Amino acid sequence: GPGHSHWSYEDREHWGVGYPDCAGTMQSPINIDTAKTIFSPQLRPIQLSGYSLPASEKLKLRNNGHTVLLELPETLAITGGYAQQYRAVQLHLHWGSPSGPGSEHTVNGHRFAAEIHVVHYNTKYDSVTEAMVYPDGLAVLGAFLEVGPRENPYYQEILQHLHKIQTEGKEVLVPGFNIAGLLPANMKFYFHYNGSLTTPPCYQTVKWTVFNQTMQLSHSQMSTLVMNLRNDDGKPLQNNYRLVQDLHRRQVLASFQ
Ligand SMILES: NS(=O)(=O)c1c(F)c(F)c(SCCc2ccc(C(=O)O)cc2)c(F)c1NC1CCCCCCC1
Ligand SMILES: [Zn+2]
Repeated sequence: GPGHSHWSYEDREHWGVGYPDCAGTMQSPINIDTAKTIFSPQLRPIQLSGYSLPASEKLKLRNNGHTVLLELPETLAITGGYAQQYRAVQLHLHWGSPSGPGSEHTVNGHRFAAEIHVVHYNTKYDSVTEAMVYPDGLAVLGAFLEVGPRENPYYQEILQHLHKIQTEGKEVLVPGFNIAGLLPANMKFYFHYNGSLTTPPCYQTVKWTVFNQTMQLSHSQMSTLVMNLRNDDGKPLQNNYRLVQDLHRRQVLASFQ
């Protein structure tokens, strides 16, 4: 977009120079210190609607040089757990490398193998471009990915196409599926806090939900995610996570004790 001076994860310590919000006091990701979270029984289970898409619906899957992102139709909506209604924009992933994990948020200093973000915008605004500059503009649902014993059929709907979009800028159409399968079955237990985009321009306009239950992928699926994509320098697209940011005066709420 306009004024997009190029940024990379290598120079993440200098993002604040070109993008002042990146040096703000409500930045993401954060470490979630579970001893300091506030139990908030008023936090209702997250409810989704329209997330189950027929295979006839084709979705764009793109390597944008920073992540792999799946564009989502606005018919997908968050209908519970947030005070206002939010509609889906896209989902994308953050991961590590063969030598280490790459989630963005950490829990008690533990970094998970990877993390999914499903990005939504507040429907009181006309578009994500308008919404993303308002404090209640965006809602991102985050979940941690770990290696487990079984292949995850929902993540396979995305991972099976990565070899077709290895270079930056490539995209492919993938058949629709139940996008909710990418998120935990139990959407009652989560952390909630006010933060930001974890990429420049780092706008402090995201109401974050980070689920307590993690997703499991097979070892070979995690390897497919970590090994397939290249960035715009042609180097492996790996470790595309921002370091955790200071909480400052913020509190992290928990929907469970
Ligand atoms: N964790 S996050 O949500 O902050 C985030 C990242 F960390 C990200 F790294 C990204 S990718 C970098 C921004 C970008 C670049 C190209 C394109 C494209 O070709 O369509 C799209 C986006 C990325 F896309 C997002 N999410 C986007 C943030 C930029 C625009 C605001 C609304 C969509 C969410
Ligand atoms: Zn993200």
